[in-house]
Amino acid sequence: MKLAMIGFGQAGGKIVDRFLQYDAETNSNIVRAAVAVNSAKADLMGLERIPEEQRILIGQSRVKGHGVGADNELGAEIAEEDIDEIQSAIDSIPVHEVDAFLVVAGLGGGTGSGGAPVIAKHLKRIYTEPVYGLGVLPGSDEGGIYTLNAARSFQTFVREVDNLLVFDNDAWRKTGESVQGGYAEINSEIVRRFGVLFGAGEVGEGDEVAESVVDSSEIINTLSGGGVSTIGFAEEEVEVSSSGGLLSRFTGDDSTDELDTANTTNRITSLVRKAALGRLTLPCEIDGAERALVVLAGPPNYLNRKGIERGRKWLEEQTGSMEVRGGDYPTKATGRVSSVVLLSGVTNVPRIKELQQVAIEAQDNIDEIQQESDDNLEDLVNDDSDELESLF
Ligand SMILES: Nc1nc2c(ncn2[C@@H]2O[C@H](COP(=O)(O)OP(=O)(O)OP(=O)(O)O)[C@@H](O)[C@H]2O)c(=O)[nH]1
Repeated sequence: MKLAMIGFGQAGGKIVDRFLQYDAETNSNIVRAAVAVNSAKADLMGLERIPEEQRILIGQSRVKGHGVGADNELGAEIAEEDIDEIQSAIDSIPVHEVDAFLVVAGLGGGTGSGGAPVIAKHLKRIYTEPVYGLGVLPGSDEGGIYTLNAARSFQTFVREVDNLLVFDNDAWRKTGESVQGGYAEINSEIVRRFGVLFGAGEVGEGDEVAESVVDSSEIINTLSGGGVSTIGFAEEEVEVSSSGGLLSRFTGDDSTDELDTANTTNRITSLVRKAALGRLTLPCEIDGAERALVVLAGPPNYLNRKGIERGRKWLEEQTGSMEVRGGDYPTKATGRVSSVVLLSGVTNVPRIKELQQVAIEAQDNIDEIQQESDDNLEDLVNDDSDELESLF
């Protein structure tokens, strides 16, 4: 599936940058175009792979390249004001070649949290391609303003996109480690999961054709209908054989590298269970998910239709959904079989309920939180800016 990615704010930019690295390393060809939008110059400068002409600095007249200091109302305002500049970067994207847009942002800060819903709304008005969001929730140790921002932005973002895929930083931090300490690892986890999902169906020249291909329309159908999505993942190392491709699955060839079908089937069904019952990008009860998609990626001789079908059926029972799709994604030389489970339209999500509660309570001490945000902004604008100006 080919995506046009727009990274809004620091987290958004870094994650899109990381997707480009994944594409280069795995030859996945997921990112057809990448744009980074930010109100902080330093964040744009820190990116490595997004082309410089596709890095858009907004709100210069208001915050002078220093970011909005976690003020997400200001983030939304400057996104509206500078929408034409963002659009001119998007104009250079060959939209007819993309299957969807993906707007990526951390929802706890100011720029991405405020701006991502604005750009999503704008894209939906102009283009017919689906617009998805990838929203990152803050760690619970980040402070009240981050939680409040996330609660508010989440509500708007989910309304403006065709589906909001969520990653909760709080659920992914290791014990005793602050969220900030683990961003590189967290971002790799995000990209690995979404990479396998969106990479499915992008069969390149010379690749083997999957037995039951997942194509972009199946991902789109699973995401259609809106709401919130979460992703489960599990993988297992396997031995890579030089032959033993798709053909051997059909011929029943008994050669030494032909794998035991029962083992292959069992491995797949157990990987599907592990993915769905293990740590999700947004932890939730899988019971009640409206739609789901199972993707099995790995060397072709380790994939089989029976295993995927069993995994799919099992997921149908667990979720109670009648709309569970499944398929394979052959990746030749990886030495791993990976299972990705996309659960779409999930409703029983403790973290979201908690955020909504925080938003309600925050109305009571809004002045205090507002002061925290104002102090942040003041500190940033008062920073010595010479060094930044000269670097950019
Ligand atoms: N997963 C992940 N989360 C991040 C990363 N960087 C920041 N975050 C989270 O994203 C949230 C928002 O932070 P930023 O993206 O830095 O904020 P911003 O949108 O640039 O907005 P301002 O800095 O306020 O102008 C915070 O809650 C962080 O926890 C990252 O690289 N990976």
